[in-house]
Amino acid sequence: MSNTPETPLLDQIRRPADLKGLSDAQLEQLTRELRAETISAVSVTGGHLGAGLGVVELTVALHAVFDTPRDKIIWDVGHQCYPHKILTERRDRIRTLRMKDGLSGFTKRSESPYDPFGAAHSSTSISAALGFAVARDLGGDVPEGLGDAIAVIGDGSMSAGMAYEAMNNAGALNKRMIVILNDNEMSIAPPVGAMSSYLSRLYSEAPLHELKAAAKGAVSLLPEPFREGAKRAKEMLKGMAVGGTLFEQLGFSYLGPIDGHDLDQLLPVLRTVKQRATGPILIHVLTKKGKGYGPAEQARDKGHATAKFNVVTGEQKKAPSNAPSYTSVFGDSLVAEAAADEKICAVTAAMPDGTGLNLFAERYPSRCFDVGIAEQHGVTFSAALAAGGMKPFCAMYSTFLQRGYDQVVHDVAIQRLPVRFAIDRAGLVGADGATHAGAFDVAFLANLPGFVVMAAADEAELRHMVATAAAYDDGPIAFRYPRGEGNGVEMPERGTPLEIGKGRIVARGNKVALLSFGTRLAETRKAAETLAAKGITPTIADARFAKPLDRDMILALAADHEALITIEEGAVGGFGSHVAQLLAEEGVFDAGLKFRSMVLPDIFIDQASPADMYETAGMEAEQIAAKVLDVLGIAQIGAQRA
Ligand SMILES: Cc1ncc(C[n+]2csc(CCOP(=O)(O)OP(=O)(O)O)c2C)c(N)n1
Ligand SMILES: CC(=O)[C@@H](O)[C@H](O)COP(=O)(O)O
Ligand SMILES: [Mg+2]
Repeated sequence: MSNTPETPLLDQIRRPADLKGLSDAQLEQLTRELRAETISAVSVTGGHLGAGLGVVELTVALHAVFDTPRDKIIWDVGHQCYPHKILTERRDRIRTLRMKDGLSGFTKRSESPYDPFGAAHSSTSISAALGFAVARDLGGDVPEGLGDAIAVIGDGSMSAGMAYEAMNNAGALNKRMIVILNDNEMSIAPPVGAMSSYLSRLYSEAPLHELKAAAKGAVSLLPEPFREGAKRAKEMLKGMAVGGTLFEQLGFSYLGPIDGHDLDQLLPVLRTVKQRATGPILIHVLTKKGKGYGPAEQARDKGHATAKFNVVTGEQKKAPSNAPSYTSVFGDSLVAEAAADEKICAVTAAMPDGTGLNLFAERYPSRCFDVGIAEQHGVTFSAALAAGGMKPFCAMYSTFLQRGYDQVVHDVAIQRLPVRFAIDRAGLVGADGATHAGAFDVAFLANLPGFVVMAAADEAELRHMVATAAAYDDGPIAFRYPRGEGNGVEMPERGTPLEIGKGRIVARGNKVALLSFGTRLAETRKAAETLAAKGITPTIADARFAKPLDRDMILALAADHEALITIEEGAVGGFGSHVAQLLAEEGVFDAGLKFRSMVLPDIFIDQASPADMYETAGMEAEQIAAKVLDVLGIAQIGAQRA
């Protein structure tokens, strides 16, 4: 393969097989080009930058040594996979990352055979790799074949129970499989927990004299590529010198730590492992999140996620904001409530900034708990905090709360413990796509006996709901709100607790009642403006509660109108289903009410802007208006999908 300045190596690489002819020096050059291409691509798309930059060398080394797609590389979370996508037949579309009809920002089976297992939620990769290894050994059959199974998991993702469940199983099954622990000493925020400290100790606190001795004595025992000198041997032997690692106790061979930016270490280790591994093996690789791009390396989050940016200056191109984000309103409101009540405490699962709890942590550090990526534990921990007389706010994204569902049922709901669930990123979130959509929480919470479930229609309502939750001590209570900015409404200084189970009439009209649950209220109002031009004046109501329902208000709306339409940013089974149940039980349908329920459709909607995604869902203002015309039997010209 030629290598001139005019023809960069990367331009000659379409698929991983093209790496096979490259020398180690050429692979080194390729890492530089791949890093530059990753930075350039993310500068025009925005997205997860730091994690990918940290695994550029690892990506090249893995693809140079292993034979994908036969060998399965499973990137945990998948937010670090952009360099992998560039090397696996997707470079021509890399500048469509996270856009409508573009490449996903995560690994996705339907996108490429080089993505053998999709992800976006963390800590699934070791389970997946073990599954592939067992399928291989049982004679499983897939078009690409089944070779080695390699999980690449970050130190942050190593805080989740699933990773240990998988290692526990893998150690016992003793199948050949490879786990690469990509340790950059970062999660989204600085990593937390005893496991993180343990990993640091594996390479920072090992007594040097012992290491030297171990290295000296055992060099000859090392596999060929490791005999290059005592320094490298020392690196390999630290695990042994400190008396065996946790991973070894679990049945894995432990190799490392090695410098994950040094191909001279990565390539021989991977080649040897490929040649000789028999059972499960863990390679501990040290990397730097954001590596090779100054603005990312220097950023507090190491460039974890970024808007589009200027490559030269690193300046991000953020749209000006017109209103506070829901997240910050939650954070500020909780701080205000906590000032008045020292029992209030807060729990986040590795998302202090994303949930706004960073504000709370700054003010009340002893009452704020980042439990790491451990939603299940976070929920049960909150349950016991409540049982112990505290007032815990368990702040999680809707999509990640899914992981703690049994704990919500078993530890919180059945025991009727007053855990306050602050559910951020409710509804469709945009560029993160289907994996991060907050589509199901209303359905999976409102069916639980004794749960109170609220949705904020705007940021002022959110403030009131935080106050409501703080004041409510009779059992579990949840409130949901979306990603992004509020509507710019006037904000009350402090929240006022709402009456449990009471909605509000926003505008009185006739014929049709639009009953909104959550922030679709703004679109509903817009729809009403469109309808006004056609002589239709709907009644608009904000339900506030999916549970308990405001029975009186809903039955009155049903009695006073020809049609009732519910609107919510959630899947079927949620608010609208509960309203339908009430109406059916009360015999309202027998009296001829026309009822429709606008919910997210029964599909997973791929990434796009939130507005685009809601258009796909049929829930934008024009589509709400069209639904009204349809239910009233009024003909429409150029009817919208609804
Ligand atoms: C179950 C779950 N909880 C939370 C998240 C949000 N999240 C995405 S990446 C990340 C940090 C992961 O850290 P690490 O595995 O060390 O990878 P790094 O970004 O450092 O490369 C978190 C908390 C998630 N994707 N899945
Ligand atoms: C990869 C991951 O799960 C997070 O980084 C997520 O993308 C954060 O989403 P927000 O941008 O909504 O905080
Ligand atoms: Mg990390």
